[in-house]
Amino acid sequence: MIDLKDYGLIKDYYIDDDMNKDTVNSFQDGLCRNLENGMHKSDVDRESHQSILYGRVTQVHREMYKVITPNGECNAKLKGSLLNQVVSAEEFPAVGDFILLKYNEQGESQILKVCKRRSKFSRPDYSGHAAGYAKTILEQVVAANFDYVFILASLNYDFNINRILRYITVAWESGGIPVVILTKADLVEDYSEQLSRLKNQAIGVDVIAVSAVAGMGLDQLREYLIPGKTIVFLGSSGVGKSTLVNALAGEDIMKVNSIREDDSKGRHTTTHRQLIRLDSGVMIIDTPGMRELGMWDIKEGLGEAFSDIEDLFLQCKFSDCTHRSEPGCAVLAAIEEGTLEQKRWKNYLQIKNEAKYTQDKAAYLKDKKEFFKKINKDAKVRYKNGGKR
Ligand SMILES: Nc1nc2c(ncn2[C@@H]2O[C@H](COP(=O)(O)OP(=O)(O)OP(=O)(O)O)[C@@H](O)[C@H]2O)c(=O)[nH]1
Ligand SMILES: [Zn+2]
Repeated sequence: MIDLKDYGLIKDYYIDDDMNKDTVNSFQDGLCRNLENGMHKSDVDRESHQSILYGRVTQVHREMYKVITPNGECNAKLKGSLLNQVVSAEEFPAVGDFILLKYNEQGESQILKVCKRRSKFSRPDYSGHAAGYAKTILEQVVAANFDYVFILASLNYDFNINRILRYITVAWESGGIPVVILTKADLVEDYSEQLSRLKNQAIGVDVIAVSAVAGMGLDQLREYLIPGKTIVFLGSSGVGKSTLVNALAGEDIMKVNSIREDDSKGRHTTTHRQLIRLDSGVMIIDTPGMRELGMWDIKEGLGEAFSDIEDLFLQCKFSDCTHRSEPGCAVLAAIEEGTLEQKRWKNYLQIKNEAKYTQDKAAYLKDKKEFFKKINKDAKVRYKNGGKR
């Protein structure tokens, strides 16, 4: 049996301001009793095969949520009447959300209620935005109810204090506690200056240098690795998020993307948002949405960091040069001459690719919104017909 407490569902989480307190208390009592006695599948009401449980969202898919409950993990959908009430994307369940669920042993469970969030990362979703409809800019929550925000930045490449400070601001606003983790310490001989410069500016925030590969500094993270606590990982692609998660887990639970040699295709990172529970009881949220929060910084700084490359583009013979094989391409010429390092060019392409992924994501979200609009309509029809279609 999975103890719900392991998933951070301690009593405090159950109280939700706009829920009837008596209902909450009776749910709570029932649930706590069940937890104490050890709730098993056999406790589920035999006739309806359904019971009301609390759960936590571990994955968000296009139309389905993965939820952890005292009865184990299950698939769930939003209850029709809840869909009816949902007025903004913000109210859709997000990874890390605590929810009230009608558990169905034999099939799909239904999400009845999303509990109030203690902390959250969201970003504006402009997918429904059109001129004159400013109100349609939706807030999309990408992670909820986390305790710590691990901000990862690598020591060996593109160390940028201002970017880290911006991350810290975003983290404080989210309701989580930021911790800055400088990665790949094994690749830098002396990082004491970077460390002290950052510490002077990141006031009140722990700054820790680590190497997940060499196992350096990981013990300094121990005070944050508390069973029942949830940590969100933030940082640009390639800084070593997955590698650190694996090191903390003591096993390879995340795919590590080695820098791709072939630049022609985008990398396929998972599109599933997820919450993982380590054996230690620490929970980690790693979602593509979170990566995008990092993205948005990369995009901003891309021209700045690679201005030499973007200057070259202006010198290409064709204005629509793809810099692959065209005659008169200034990029290819610079690589040939050795004034532009091949590695640096690949790096640029890789980061550019991720920026593209963000744009694709907007299309994906638009689809999703239309999808919900459709079921919303269906739900309304059903409501009018007394539950029938
Ligand atoms: N030398 C060294 N290399 C590291 C360290 N941590 C990660 N790397 C390497 O950096 C590369 C990227 O690591 P990942 O863990 O995939 O980075 P990520 O932040 O998860 O990247 P995305 O999945 O793209 O967001 C891999 O080649 C890792 O082996 C470290 O501490 N030292
Ligand atoms: Zn070119």
